[in-house]
Amino acid sequence: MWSMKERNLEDGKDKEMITVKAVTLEQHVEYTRQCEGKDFQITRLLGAFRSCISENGHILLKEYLSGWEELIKFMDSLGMVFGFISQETTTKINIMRGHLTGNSDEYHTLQSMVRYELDRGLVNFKELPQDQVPSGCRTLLRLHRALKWLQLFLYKLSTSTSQDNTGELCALAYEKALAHHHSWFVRQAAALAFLAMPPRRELLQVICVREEEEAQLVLSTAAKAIVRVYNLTQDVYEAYGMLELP
Ligand SMILES: CCCCCCCC/C=C\CCCCCCCC(=O)N[C@@H](COP(=O)(O)O)[C@H](O)/C=C/CCCCCCCCCCCCC
Repeated sequence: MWSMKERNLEDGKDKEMITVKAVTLEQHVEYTRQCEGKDFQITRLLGAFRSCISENGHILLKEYLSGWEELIKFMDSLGMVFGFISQETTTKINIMRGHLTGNSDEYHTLQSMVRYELDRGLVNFKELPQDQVPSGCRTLLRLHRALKWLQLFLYKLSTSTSQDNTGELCALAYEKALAHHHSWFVRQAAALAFLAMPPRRELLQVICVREEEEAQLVLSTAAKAIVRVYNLTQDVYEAYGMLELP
């Protein structure tokens, strides 16, 4: 039944595919209600990253940050070894929340934030000022780069088998998307965290899926939602020459 739906996608019947998938995702959502005591829900993550794109293709910052907050819950559920990554993510989210507080119009979307910060010269292109709060543009760029890692990891996980080592999948995605942005020290710490990644079966329990087909659907749907957000964000950073903000 599942592969028939995938074939519909290949035939180009996009609309039909979306309707069918909406129903099957609903079944997943229904099932997740039985996963008591779990803070993290991949459907909430999906909801946040889907709803953070406005009708005109702008990125809504509040919703975008909610998606990240859901990811923090996921990391926290994996234990202390991921604490430094969760902490770093929280720090970035708090900087963004700080900007949003009291400036909700200016920081309503990524696009309005970029215009606001550039117009006022708040974005530093040469160096990171030690004595002032990092700009929203710089801070969101760090999250944006990590989103690329997540997108690759989810995709790899959706196409992997129970024999695959999740730590290795993590490391491969990290090398491709993120490692070159990090210092030697951070890369060593990340490598240690990857060794502690739970096996695929345990990860699937955390995201509350029962069987392989459901896992593939949920993970690939999440990866696709994240790709859309990533691409729209990337376009904005590229257009303003801000992909390498220090
Ligand atoms: C079953 C599927 C669900 C998967 C859910 C995965 C949840 C984790 C999602 C994303 C985690 C990555 C967040 C990392 C934010 C990193 C921001 C950053 O790059 N900061 C560095 C640069 O900042 P500045 O110094 O320039 O201000 C900072 O140097 C880095 C600090 C340490 C973070 C190291 C990150 C390593 C990330 C590798 C992936 C994490 C795997 C977690 C798996 C649960």
